[in-house]
Amino acid sequence: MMKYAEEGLQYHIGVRKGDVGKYVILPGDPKRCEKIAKHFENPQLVADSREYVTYTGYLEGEKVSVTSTGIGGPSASIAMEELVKAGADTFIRVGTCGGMDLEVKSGDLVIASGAIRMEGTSREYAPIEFPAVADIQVVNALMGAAKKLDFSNHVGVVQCKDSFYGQHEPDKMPVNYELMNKWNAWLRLGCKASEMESAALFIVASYLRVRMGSVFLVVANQEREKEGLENPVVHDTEKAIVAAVEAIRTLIKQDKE
Ligand SMILES: O=P(O)(O)O[C@H]1O[C@H](CO)[C@@H](O)[C@H]1O
Ligand SMILES: O=c1cc[nH]c(=O)[nH]1
Repeated sequence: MMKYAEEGLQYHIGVRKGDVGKYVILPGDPKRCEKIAKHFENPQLVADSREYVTYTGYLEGEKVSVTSTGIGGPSASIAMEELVKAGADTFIRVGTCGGMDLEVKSGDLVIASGAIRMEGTSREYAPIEFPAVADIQVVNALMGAAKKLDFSNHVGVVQCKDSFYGQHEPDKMPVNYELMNKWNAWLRLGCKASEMESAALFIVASYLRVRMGSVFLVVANQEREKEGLENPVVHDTEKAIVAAVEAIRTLIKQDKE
């Protein structure tokens, strides 16, 4: 067992049982936490440790939290493991992604139904044959929220990888033959977008028997760029945040029924 931290204090994220709610929103970027916490009632900063910033407040009378995961599967899996130890059981990642399918445009939302495991972390949890899938209740809540809010959205498989620049400059990499051939396969299979944490989080959630879903803002789409289609760069994650908060409200209400 972990003996690095004092009793009850989670080693990396710096929270104890009771500091977080059962429902936790997971952005990658720590600076997104405050923006998300503004949607809670009475938000309080409860921890700020490494890349992990945590606020706790209330929605629908229920304690809810936001914890940043940093970039990539290793730090995201640590956040989920320690949040579950602190009492969390339902997660929504609010991230940014790069569109892949030509219909996925800058500023749209993508809701992940599953994730391609082209990263390392999930392989240390489950054999590669095991699929990285989102929780169906969380996906339904996110789809309902996007519909209610009238946000343009796409539901489907996202691709996860460990190298951001392997996605954006694959031709420069010594393993370009693998990166480019696989990317073409993902496109032919209808993959919606590329990001970095959901595959690891879906697999860890399956193992720990907790609910996990993801919603992303599409920053831009490199495939649209290649085709000479309109492709502005969008950074405002507020729509993805609002959709996730609405989905958490739905889940809280459903769980009380
Ligand atoms: O905006 P966040 O949530 O960090 O998500 C995406 O942005 C980072 C890469 O720029 C990766 O973490 C990727 O998954
Ligand atoms: O293109 C992108 C944008 C955000 N995150 C990624 O991993 N890739």
